[in-house]
Amino acid sequence: MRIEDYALIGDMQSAALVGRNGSIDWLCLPRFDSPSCFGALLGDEDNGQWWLGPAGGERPPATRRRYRGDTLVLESEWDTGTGTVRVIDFMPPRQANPDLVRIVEGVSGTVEMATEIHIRFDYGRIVPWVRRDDGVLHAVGGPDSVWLHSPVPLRHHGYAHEASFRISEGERMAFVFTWHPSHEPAPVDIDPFEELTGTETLWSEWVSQCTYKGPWRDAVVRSLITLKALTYAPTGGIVAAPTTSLPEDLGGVRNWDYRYCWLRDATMTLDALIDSGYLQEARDWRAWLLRAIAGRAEDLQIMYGVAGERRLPETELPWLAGYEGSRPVRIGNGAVNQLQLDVYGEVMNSMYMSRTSGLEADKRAWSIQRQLLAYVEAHWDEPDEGLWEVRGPRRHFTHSKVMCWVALDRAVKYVEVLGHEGPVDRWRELRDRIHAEICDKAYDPDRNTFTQSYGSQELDASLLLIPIVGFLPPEDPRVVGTIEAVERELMVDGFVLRYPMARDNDVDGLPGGEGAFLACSFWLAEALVMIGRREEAVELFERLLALRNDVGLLAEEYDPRYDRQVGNFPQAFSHVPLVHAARALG
Ligand SMILES: OC[C@H]1O[C@H](O[C@H]2O[C@H](CO)[C@@H](O)[C@H](O)[C@H]2O)[C@H](O)[C@@H](O)[C@@H]1O
Repeated sequence: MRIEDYALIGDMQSAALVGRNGSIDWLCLPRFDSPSCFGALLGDEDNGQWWLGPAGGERPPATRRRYRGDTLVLESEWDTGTGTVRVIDFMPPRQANPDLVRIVEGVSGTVEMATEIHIRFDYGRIVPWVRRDDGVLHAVGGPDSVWLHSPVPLRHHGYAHEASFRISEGERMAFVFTWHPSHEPAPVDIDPFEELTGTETLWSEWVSQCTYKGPWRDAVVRSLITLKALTYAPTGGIVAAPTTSLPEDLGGVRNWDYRYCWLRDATMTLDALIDSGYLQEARDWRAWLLRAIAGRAEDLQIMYGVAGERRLPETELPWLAGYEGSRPVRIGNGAVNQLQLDVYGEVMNSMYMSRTSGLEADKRAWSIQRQLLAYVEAHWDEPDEGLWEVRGPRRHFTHSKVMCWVALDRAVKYVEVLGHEGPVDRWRELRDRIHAEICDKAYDPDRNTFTQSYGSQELDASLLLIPIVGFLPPEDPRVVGTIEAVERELMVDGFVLRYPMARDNDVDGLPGGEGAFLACSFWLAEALVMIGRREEAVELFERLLALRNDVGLLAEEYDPRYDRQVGNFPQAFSHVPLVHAARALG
């Protein structure tokens, strides 16, 4: 199945991907970053899958599907020769245990249905021991167990369970799948129909707080719901995406685990939420941050686990074939140990934005921010791996330096605007020194453009952020020149690459190419409107909106070679700039 054939459901602690054909191919429990119990996405049904749909062997795609209003409750409908059936998939807000509910409703006529479930723990490796008892299937393997309440008897078939049944107009039946630690007694049953009402109410109430009033409201609200679904409710952490190893290059090696909290992706997510009236998420994330980074400033990492875990060792899972053969499948992320100086600017900017949007002051937060600033003062002039987390040699990336400027700029504003205490003259002086150095070393006067790193000839789409973060005003000829250079040199089929994907490109240190990076394309739309080219900005923005799948979701990239979404899915880094660009264009 294509990546865009999936829809997301989740309970703000984990999430599942539901295919157009009624197959759940991805679900990690109990947390986003736990091992999967349905992992067919990165292999096949024998790595875990739960299919439910009209019987007949073909597993056809749903005739239509949608979220129920502004919620994360998914509805898929199949019109068949004998009638229409609806399957409602959702994960209720977490109580004691994670539940996944599938309700089957007869819409008209009578439809023959079937289901097949392959439960596999530990990323498809553990075939559990299974017992059936009075309408309940209980699977156990190592630390994991699941209880499946089925309204129809399940037959054992190989290492799977299946059932066939009939549903007629007006009937409804529910399957409830509950994860549970295997050493504990059976979980308490839930009422799936009450949970459906509760889940819809929760999402609708959350959306009703949204202050966004501009155009493209449906796309913005769907993005905000998706971002909220990527927050980890117990701690306030935010994951970059709920998947690992969906390839940036189909069949290639650019497969990474995104089920962690990047300071960059999380602060950008917060900015979008804060701008849309959501302050509680900012409060929760700040509390998460203070716990996660507690300790010495020099030990700050660019990403953490959802509860602030620091060790995220990157390992490969050789038993998984990978999405369409894209191997290796990785868990953990080696970028955790990189130096990425931009994150200091992103944290300072986001904290400043939340304070000016009404978040109450916190003394501990300011004292930690001061430590971070001291780190920037000592290290801003070092080469780093940059926001693209390159696996090639460190460089003086222009974007990293610009974000160090942002860190100091917001520090100065904390003092000047918010009345905090700090060595403002020293910060101001360094801010201006960094500014001067960037304009001197990262600007190519012959081509009238900033470049990817000091002394390089290459371009980089992160340069589009120069006017957006306020480093230079949009009317500055160097800004206009840089935007035009990006349009000339980094656009493929109307979308923007992160950096040139040349044959001998040694910048990212990885073999293979990749698609257009969606965030960069949204940044271009925002930059274009800032320099007064609104019509072209709207055109690009609408072209980007057209890439969303049928339920409004975006992966990390779009590959024009195959006209397909690629990379992890759905990706916060794509939905955040969608929200910002809509606001800017509106
Ligand atoms: O391209 C190589 C790197 O790719 C991933 O990083 C990307 O995803 C991150 C999470 O959304 C994002 O913060 C970063 O800007 C992107 O480049 C991967 O996580 C890295 O391990 C890998 O080196």
